[in-house]
Amino acid sequence: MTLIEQIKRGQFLQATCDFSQSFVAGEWVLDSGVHCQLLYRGVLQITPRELAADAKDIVLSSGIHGDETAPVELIQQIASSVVLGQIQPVHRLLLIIAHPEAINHQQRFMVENMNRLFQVRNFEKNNECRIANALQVAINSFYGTSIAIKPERWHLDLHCAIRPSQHDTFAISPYTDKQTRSNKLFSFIHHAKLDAVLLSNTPSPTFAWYSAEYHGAQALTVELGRVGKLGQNDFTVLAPFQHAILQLITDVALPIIWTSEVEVYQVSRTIVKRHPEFLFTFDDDVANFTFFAEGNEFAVDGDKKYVADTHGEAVVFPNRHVVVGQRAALMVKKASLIFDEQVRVYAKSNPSY
Ligand SMILES: O=C(O)CCC(=O)N[C@@H](CCC(=O)O)C(=O)O
Ligand SMILES: [Zn+2]
Repeated sequence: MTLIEQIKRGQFLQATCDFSQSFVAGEWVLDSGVHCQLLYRGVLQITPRELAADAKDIVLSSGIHGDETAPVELIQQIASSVVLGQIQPVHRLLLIIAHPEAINHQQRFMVENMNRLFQVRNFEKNNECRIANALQVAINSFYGTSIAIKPERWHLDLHCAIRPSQHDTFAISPYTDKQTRSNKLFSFIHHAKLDAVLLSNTPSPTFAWYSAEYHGAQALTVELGRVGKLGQNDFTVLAPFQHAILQLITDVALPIIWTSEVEVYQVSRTIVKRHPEFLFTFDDDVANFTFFAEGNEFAVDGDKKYVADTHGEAVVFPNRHVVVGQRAALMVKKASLIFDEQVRVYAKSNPSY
């Protein structure tokens, strides 16, 4: 069976990870008129037969990190429902399973972290660089060839956390001066019942940031539970997210709403590893969002000691194993949102943590 035949049978994930077959691009049309295009290994573009003038261009990506498998299974489910005609998307979709080699090896990456390769086009020294470049081209082409009159661009890049977390599910809104924090996007966070959202304060080299910065997309990195083995993920905690994605794709009208049930954090600073002798003062199993009171030491980088600043800070994604020059942690503080009636949401720092 060819890769395309496998995908037509609803096996997007299996086809993507099957390296016994060489990749051949191709396209086909479903009975409903939905146009499917396999652009690269793991990159499937879906175009409904008719598009409303306000149709969205939605990128749903997974597998940027090979051991974060729940998102990969989610994209497989969506791709299969679409190609088997079980759901009718009303927006253009770009469904991505990014790094099948790392998925097959059950590793975060093979040579380097792909989610740090989206700032510029990369010199193609390894497979992560080649894939990141191909994804940049796919994104540029997808957003650049919109048929709708004034398309709304969305990108949800799905991940899982390495550590335990005080919030099982949360989103990171990348920093850009484009208007990429719409009330519709934040309503989606509410409807998907994500536990928290982090507002970045500086540009980052991530996939979601790429779409936000270069295409003005409503973009989020979304953390969906913890890393785990394919087929062993517990989807009960992800059910509201799964449901919200289906509503997004099929355009179920949902109220624009924001509630304080979603905890809001503002990134206060990014801790970059500057020295090979970098350590945290806490164990590797300490949960994301663990709070450090003002003045408490949380990391040592060569001669430099890091202490929590005024009113304290919480730590997210601490990773002492990153290469020198990369992010070793995000420090965050609680904040709240001003939910603007028009388009944007604004962060408001809380006077204390
Ligand atoms: O749990 C961890 O340490 C990492 C989970 C993960 O891959 N997170 C993303 C977040 C990207 C962002 O900051 O928007 C990453 O580190 O690439
Ligand atoms: Zn990840």
